Amino acid sequence: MACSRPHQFTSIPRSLFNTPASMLNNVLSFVLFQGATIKRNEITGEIFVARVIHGGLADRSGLLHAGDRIIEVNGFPVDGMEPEQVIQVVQARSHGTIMFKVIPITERPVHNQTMLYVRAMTDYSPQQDPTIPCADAGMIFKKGDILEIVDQTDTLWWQAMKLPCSSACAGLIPSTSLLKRKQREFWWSQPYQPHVCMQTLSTVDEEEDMMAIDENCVEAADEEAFESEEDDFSGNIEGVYLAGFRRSIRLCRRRFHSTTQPSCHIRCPSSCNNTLNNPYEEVVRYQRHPEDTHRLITLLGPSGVGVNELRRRLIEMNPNIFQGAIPHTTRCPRGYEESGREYYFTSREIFDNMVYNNRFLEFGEYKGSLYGTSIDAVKEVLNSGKICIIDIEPNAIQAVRTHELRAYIIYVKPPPLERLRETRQDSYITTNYYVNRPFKDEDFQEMEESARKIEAQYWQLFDQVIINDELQDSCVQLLTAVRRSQDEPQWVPASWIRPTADS
Ligand SMILES: Nc1ncnc2c1ncn2[C@@H]1O[C@H](COP(=O)(O)OP(=O)(O)OP(=O)(O)O)[C@@H](O)[C@H]1O
Repeated sequence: MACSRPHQFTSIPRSLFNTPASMLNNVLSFVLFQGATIKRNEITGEIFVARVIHGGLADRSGLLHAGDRIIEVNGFPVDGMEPEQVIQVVQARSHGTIMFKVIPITERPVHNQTMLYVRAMTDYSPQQDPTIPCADAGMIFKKGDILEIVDQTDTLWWQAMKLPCSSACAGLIPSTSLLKRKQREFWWSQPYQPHVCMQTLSTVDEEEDMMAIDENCVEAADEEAFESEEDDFSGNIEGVYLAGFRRSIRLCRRRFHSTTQPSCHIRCPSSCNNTLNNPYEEVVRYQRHPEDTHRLITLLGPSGVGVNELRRRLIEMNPNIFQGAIPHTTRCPRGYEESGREYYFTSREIFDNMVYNNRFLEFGEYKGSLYGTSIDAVKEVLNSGKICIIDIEPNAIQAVRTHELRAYIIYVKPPPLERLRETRQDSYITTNYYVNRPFKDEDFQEMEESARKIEAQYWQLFDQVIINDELQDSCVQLLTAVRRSQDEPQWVPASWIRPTADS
C-alpha cells in the first residue's frame, strides 16, 4: 500500500471494499465501504469519509480516517459523484487492488476512548430505522443486551459491540439523545392509549372485576378459611420461622401500591422513572467481596406461577443461609403471634410514617389493615450474614435496584400453556376468594397474559429468567442462580458503585 500524505495515494486490497449489492440501492448520502461510510458535501460535491467503523477492515488498515477527503478511486475523480456512484467505481474492479487518492483531514478528532458499558433498555433494529446513515453498518440489539460503546465521537451515532463479543467489528447505534428523541417522536405519533406502565399490572378496578368473576363461580367461597387466613404456609424449620408467606400479605400485594408507582399514571412518557425512561443504563462489572453483605435475591412473576413455592423450597433447603424478610402489619397480633416473628406489628401511625419516609419496598391494604415489606427488614436479614429472598410485584423493581440492596432480579416465567396444564394438575391456586382451588384454564391464560405484560415492560431489568416447568429443575436453577449472583461477577448499574444523589 502506498502512503504519501498530504496527497496520498492509498491502495487497499479489493476484499476490503467488498460492498454488499444491497447498498447500491441505498438512497442515503452515506454509503458503507467495508468498514467505513462516506458522505457527499451537497454544496461542493466533495466526497469524504464519514466514519471508520471500529474494528472493521478500514480501521485495521489504519489508512482511512473520518474526515479524509477522497479525490480519486482507481484513477477516477469522484468529486461531484453520488456516494452510490463512488461505490460502483469501487465495484467495477472485480479483483486486484483498489487505489484511493485521499487528502487526509488536517485535524483528526481526538478519541477520548473511555470504557463505557451500557444495558439496552429498549429494542433497536437498524433495518427499521430510516434515519440511520447506513443500515448495513447498524447493530441490532434487544432489551437487556450489554453493549460496549467504543466510539462516541459522533453525537448522534455511536459505535458499539454487543457482549459477549461475537464480532471484531463495531456497529452503529443511536446515541442516548438520539434514541430518546426517536422514542419521544414514536410516542407522540401513537394514538392515545394508557402508558405501558399502566398496562403492566391489573389495576384495582380490574381486581374488582376478577373478584366478581370469582364470586359468581363460588357462591359459598369458604369465608371461614379466610377468617383463619394466616395459615396458608408458615412453619418453623431448624428454629427459624419462615415469615412472609402468610396469605394476607400475599393477597394484599395484589392490591399493592408500590413506592415507585404513582408517577406511572400520567400519560407523559417522561413521567416514568429514570431507568425505564432512559434508552441505555450505564453498567459496570461487579463482583461481591466475600466480606460484603449478600445481594438481595428478588423473585417476581405473574400471580400463581410459583414464586412463593420456589422461595419457600429454597429457604427450607437451608434456613441457616436463606431467609425471607419479616413483613410489617397494622393488624392486631393474634394470641400465638409474636412481633418480629410472623410480622412486625406496628401502629398505623408508625406505618404511615414509614411510608412517608420511603421505608417500604412495597405495601398495601387488606381487610382494613396495612401490610408491607420494609427496607429495614431486608437489611436485618442481610446484616445477619444470610441471603435474603423476597418476592415483589414488578413495579417495585426500582425500589430494590439500589446501591444499598444490590438486588439480583429473578423472573419466574410460566412455561407454555400445555406444560402448565400438565404440570399443575395437582396444584392449587389461592385467589382473592378461593383458598387452594385447582387451577382452571382461565388461570393459565391470565398467567400468560400477565407474563406478556411484565416481560414487555421489565425484561431488561431481569438478571435471570427461570421457566418454572418441572418444579425440581426450577429449584436447581434457582439455587444455581443465587450462588452465581453472590460469587460471580455481574453487570450492575454503575450508580451502585459510583452512587449519585438520586441512587
Ligand atoms: N413447577 C410447578 N409444577 C407444579 N406445581 C407448581 C409448580 N410451581 C408452583 N406450583 C404450585 O402452584 C401453586 C401456586 O404457586 P405459588 O403459590 O408459589 O404461586 P405464586 O407465584 O406465589 O402466586 P401468588 O403470588 O398469587 O401467591 C402452588 O400450589 C404451587 O405448589
